[in-house]
Amino acid sequence: MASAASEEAVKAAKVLMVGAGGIGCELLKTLALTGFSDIHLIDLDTIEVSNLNRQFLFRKSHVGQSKAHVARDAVLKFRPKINISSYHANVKDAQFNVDFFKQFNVVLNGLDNLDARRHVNRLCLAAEVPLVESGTTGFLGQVTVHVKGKTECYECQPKPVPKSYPVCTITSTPSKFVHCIVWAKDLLFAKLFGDKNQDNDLNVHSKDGSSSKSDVFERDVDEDLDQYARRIYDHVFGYNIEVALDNEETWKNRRRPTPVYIRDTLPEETVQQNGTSRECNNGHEEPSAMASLGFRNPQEIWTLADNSRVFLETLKLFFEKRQKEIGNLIFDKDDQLAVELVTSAANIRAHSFGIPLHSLFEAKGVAGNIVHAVATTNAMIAGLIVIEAVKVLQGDYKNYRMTYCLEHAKRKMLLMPVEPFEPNESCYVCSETPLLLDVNTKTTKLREVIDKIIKSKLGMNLPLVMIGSTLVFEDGDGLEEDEAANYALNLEKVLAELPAPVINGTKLTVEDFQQELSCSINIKHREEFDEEKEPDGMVLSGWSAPVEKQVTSNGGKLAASSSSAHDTVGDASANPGTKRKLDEVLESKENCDASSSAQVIEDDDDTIMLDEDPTLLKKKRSQ
Ligand SMILES: Nc1ncnc2c1ncn2[C@@H]1O[C@H](COP(=O)(O)OP(=O)(O)OP(=O)(O)O)[C@@H](O)[C@H]1O
Ligand SMILES: [Zn+2]
Repeated sequence: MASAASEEAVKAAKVLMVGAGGIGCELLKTLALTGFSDIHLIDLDTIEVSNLNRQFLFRKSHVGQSKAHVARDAVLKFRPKINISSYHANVKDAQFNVDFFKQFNVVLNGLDNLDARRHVNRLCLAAEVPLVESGTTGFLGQVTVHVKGKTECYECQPKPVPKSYPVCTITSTPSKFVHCIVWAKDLLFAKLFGDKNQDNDLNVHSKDGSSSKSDVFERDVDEDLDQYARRIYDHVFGYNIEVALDNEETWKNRRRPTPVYIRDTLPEETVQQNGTSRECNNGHEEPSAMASLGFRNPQEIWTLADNSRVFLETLKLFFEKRQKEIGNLIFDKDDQLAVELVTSAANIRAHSFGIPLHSLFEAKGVAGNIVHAVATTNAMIAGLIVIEAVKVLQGDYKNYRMTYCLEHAKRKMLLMPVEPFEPNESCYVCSETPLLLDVNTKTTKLREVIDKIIKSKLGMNLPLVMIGSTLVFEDGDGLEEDEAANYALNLEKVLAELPAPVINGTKLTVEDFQQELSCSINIKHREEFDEEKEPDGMVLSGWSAPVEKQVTSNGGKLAASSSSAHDTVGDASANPGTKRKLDEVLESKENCDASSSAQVIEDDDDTIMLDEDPTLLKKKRSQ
């Protein structure tokens, strides 16, 4: 039973909820039923059919409408007297500034990406509003409490490195289905339909005798589509495997792969057989090889021949129906034709390497790094958010808990509460620790520092850069024309040639006004960087950075993307006395002679894992 004091606190509270998805729907309902009567809700998205199985405030008729508005209306139906203000907007928009945040007693996150979580964390710190943060992945989940000065902030803990695969495993020696998926998605798909100028580690050898072309993926103007599809098939699944087999050393202790040629997999078939049935894709629906070939069940595992049919058909459909997009496509798990191509290509490759084949449903899960959401986990997490929110509203900081929802049959434990940690003194977000940047000041342009370090690593949106009292860069609208032109010039200058030269020992001040975040970066000039280990040609230290998502599409040079990085937290070393780590962090180095590694995007993996007996966890009581 709630005490009178907590009822009072709930009634008087003004709360901000960010995210109206799986957790958000549950949370809004639970808040309303708990007695909260002034709730503001932000979500940028619209409702999709795939949300309906668990985001129970939404119905089929709402598909395409704003999540925030529909969620509000649905809850007002059973709690008409409360006040819910909904915003169909990005929480990073300028309207949601520090003053906006200051009006709330607590902020509750039901987000699905690191970028937005970091942004909200900063605004909460600046506005001095407590944050209750959450995440779920399937049966796992957690709720954490972040109160400025009392507990760690969301960014105090480093994030774990996502699962990574050595490039050579992907390009030459796959041993698991996921390796074939990464190859099909990040290398083959990217090569066929992505940006042609991108670096790509796809190990294709161009001179197979049947073509004198320098880029085998180029389609001749007069090349028949079916011929082209078959040529690509033979090249990547046949000829290239033959070439790989020539390297005897590689196969000494490994099973040798089998080259696969279309003449063997589909000996009798001609172009027309695929062509005739394709007519059922009558232009009204999204092109789909499954539809045109009459395959209905995505959970069925196709034979090698069927995978080959799907592969040829998807290639043809891309060229016939989606020609305009070729050159700009990025794999998307919701793009049916892309998933069909990746599934079939991964399966044909898997066959070559003696790896079991998988259904499109399973392949899509692997390719999209999908862990199917569990409505019950979301509901439990939402309940825990409200419990912590009530404690926060009462200032009951001694009882704040970080609660982890674990599937741990042996310990017969589902929820594991842990006392919050103190703020990390070296966190650049909630403390004032300066950072250190190793960089070659004579060759690195200001643009690179801003893109790779300030925006990507430090997560600033609209940064300003000062060297001493000289402003060398500012972002955002409202700049005078000459200022903007001046900053644009500075961006292209190397650090040592800026109006206030950046050399060894210089201190940079970087600020983001929207996030009210400011930090100093001490510069250390360094000439040599390890291309593999330090691909940015710069090293930021002095704080343990959250993980970058890295994809294979840029090959050995690994591209970083900060847009929606991993959301897990963990690293035993970062916080003595505790062990927080994500299950299966890094794939072991596998027997590989190449030193570069490729990484797989792990989207929406929003949980933190504890791996110690909770009774052994050393308490670090926050002040
Ligand atoms: N920057 C942002 N501003 C506002 N809302 C955001 C932002 N980033 C993410 N969200 C919202 O957070 C919610 C997260 O919910 P959830 O994890 O259930 O995602 P989903 O997109 O609904 O589901 P799924 O990804 O599983 O299809 C989404 O509704 C999403 O629109
Ligand atoms: Zn911090």
